[in-house]
Amino acid sequence: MIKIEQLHKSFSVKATGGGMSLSFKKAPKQVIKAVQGINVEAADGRITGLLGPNGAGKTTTLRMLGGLFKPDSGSITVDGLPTGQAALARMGILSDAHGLYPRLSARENIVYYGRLQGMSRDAANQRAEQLAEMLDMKPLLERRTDGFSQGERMKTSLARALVHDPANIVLDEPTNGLDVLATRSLRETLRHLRSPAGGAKCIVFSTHIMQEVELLCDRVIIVSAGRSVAEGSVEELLAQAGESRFEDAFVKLAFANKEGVAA
Ligand SMILES: Nc1ncnc2c1ncn2[C@@H]1O[C@H](COP(=O)(O)OP(=O)(O)OP(=O)(O)O)[C@@H](O)[C@H]1O
Repeated sequence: MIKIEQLHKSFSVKATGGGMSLSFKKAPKQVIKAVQGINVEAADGRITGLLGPNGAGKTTTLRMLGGLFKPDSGSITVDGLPTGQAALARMGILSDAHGLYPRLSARENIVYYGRLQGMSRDAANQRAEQLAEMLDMKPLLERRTDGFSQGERMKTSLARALVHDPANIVLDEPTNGLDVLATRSLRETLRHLRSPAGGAKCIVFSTHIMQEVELLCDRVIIVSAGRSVAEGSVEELLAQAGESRFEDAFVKLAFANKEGVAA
């Protein structure tokens, strides 16, 4: 179970002030309010989707969940534990930068990560084989990941994230760059992991693809301009917006305060 309450995060970046300047004056700072009040409650045995347009704050939120950034304020707990080593050990995280070691085979990448999580070599190897079966990637196991296609990389990264059988699975835009077959196989995998037979995992993923949400999510949190602005099942969000198409409901709910959003 993952709980995020009133999360805030700003970045201070150098602004150019417009135009080219060769002066040595200190560049002015600009504050980017990336996350300004995001709440997420993701239950076990459920798939929860963070759906939002580009720049809404989804990745920043998931990075704070993964311990990469410290929030300015707000709280994050994973199975009741605050962010830290114990919480991290209860999560499998697939981030946008997959970061595989190119000189290692898929198996070595997976086993190495399992070892980092405290698994014995034998247990990690056994688990790598089990995951290769589940993710339909057995022929890839002994190949170096150098030269892997996007889909092959994603499968290896997902296996690596799942090696220690975490109760919570966090995926940032997992279908990015995947073809239709790889996307379908990922969906099937996530449905299995959500089911009692797959361990009733708590799954959180971010996306801007409406179809993914409609096909997979039990609960959707619409994120816009750094805030969670609406939440519920797809049916509940349709009813809330008074629309019959999910895309129309999303636009209405995500951009409620913006003028000039064309149909
Ligand atoms: N390290 C950073 N430094 C400065 N600004 C950042 C940083 N990371 C994110 N931002 C800014 O924070 C805002 C939210 O970015 P974020 O990547 O979280 O959005 P997102 O919802 O994941 O978008 P997308 O769907 O485009 O990936 C954006 O305006 C982005 O430019």
